[in-house]
Amino acid sequence: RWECSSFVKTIDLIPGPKRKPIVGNAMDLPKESHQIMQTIQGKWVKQFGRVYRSWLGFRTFVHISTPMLMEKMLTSQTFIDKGKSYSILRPWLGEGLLLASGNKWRRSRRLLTPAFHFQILDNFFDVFNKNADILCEQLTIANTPVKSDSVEEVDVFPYLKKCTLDIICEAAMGIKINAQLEDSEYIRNVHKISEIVVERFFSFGHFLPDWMYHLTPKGREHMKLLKQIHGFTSKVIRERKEEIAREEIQKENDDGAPDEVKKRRRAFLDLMLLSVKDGVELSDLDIRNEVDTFMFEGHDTTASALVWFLYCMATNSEQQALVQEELNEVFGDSDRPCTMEDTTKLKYLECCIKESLRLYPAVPNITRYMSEDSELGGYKIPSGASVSLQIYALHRNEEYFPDPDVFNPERFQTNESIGRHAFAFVPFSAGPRNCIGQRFAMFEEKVLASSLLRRFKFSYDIAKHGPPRANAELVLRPRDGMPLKLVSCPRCLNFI
Ligand code: HEM
Repeated sequence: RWECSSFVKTIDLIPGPKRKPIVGNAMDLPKESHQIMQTIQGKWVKQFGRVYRSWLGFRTFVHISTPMLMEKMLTSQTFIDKGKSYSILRPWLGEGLLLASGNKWRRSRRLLTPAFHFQILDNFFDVFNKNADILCEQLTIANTPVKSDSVEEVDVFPYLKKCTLDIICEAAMGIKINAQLEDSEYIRNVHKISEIVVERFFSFGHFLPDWMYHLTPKGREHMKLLKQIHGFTSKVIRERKEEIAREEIQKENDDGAPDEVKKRRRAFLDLMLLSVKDGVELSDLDIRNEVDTFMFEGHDTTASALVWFLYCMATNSEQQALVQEELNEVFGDSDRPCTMEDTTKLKYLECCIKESLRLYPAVPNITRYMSEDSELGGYKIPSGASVSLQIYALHRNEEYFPDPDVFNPERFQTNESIGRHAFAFVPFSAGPRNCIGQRFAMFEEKVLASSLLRRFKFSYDIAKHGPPRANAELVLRPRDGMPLKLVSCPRCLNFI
């Protein structure tokens, strides 16, 4: 009966790999995790076109990768709800901004948008710089030979992840975890739960309802970690609430807040707590969901973007030298921190970051749930389908990016980008449901990237390792880490 339903018949009018009974196209996917994305966003796009469908069991996906179709989906006010595949994040993130739908999402988005205003982001520059310094110190230590053994390479990825976790902890919750310097149970739990969620995503567990999954050994571990992570965030929220209440009393008694309170940088959590005091209705659970969402969205993404940026620099020495020349013009010999004003001058660095995000988008695809019938590329899309917006395939569309696999930052110089379709490059998505942390992320990337390139020259031994394998998990990550050679350069001009 299912085979003959109008839903299946309508979907099967769209080109795509031949569907097998029950499993759909699940068995057509390669076993090697890094080849799955190459199949879905490479081979099948070439074979079936830039609108095609696939089946994972009884679940269908319509994959799109042209700027026009992206624009239609991303600017829609109707199709703002996420696809069903996001539901495995729900036990962790609840109805936080990433997963919320309808009016709940609209309300949260309105409430949280002011937290990403330039003036507020400016306050986070010292967090970025302080952690960038620790990162450079840690890499220097890792790169220092013990006795006479020379250090050949350093896998930079774990260092970047810890650094971005420290930054987001301070920005989202206002607390210092020091993951770069010491072991932290909370950070271990966040890593572990991300791993378990990815494992579930690619396994049969994905199709089980939460209550059933939580009866399996992995599911029980998932529950245990959730309890600890939620317990930690709730405790931080409680403590910040008490602190804000204490500050208020101090303000009333002292007729004005003490200087250190006035100057205090406000974490995203504080801004939410202050709006509750001003009468906005937000329960403790709402606040916890938002904090957990920032923690989830705000670290793996930026670490992934940075690791691919470093890879692009390490394999393109000419462009690396140009970035270092620009850094030298802006900073000279000084080791002063990078300010918001500096970031506006680092135009070539920005082009390189964008070009690395084009080739290796940290979020390689997003999905939307079709709540009503629609049309895409001449095909009817029935309500109930999920549309997969293939950012990776879009960014390698040669119609918009000639020689798409070549790293060429000049594409993002103003004169080169004039006339290019606005939806041909969307690493942060676009439209009403775009990444709320986009500016925060770009500032963070620029501070970390500039600090690293002011101190080191990077290279990658392609003959030894071959091109890195990119796994599309929650983010696009290098499957086997990122072993880079680092040469300290107190004055980067030495290398030009
Ligand atoms: C290079 C870094 C980043 C990239 C590439 C990135 C990319 C994205 C993308 C593509 C989406 C849309 C997801 C979807 O529609 O399914 C998104 C949403 C989101 N991002 Fe980011 N992101 C980055 C960093 C950050 C940071 C640092 C934060 C927080 C401080 C953040 C917070 C969020 C949130 C809360 C959403 C959900 C927005 C909504 O649905 O209204 N992101 N991000």
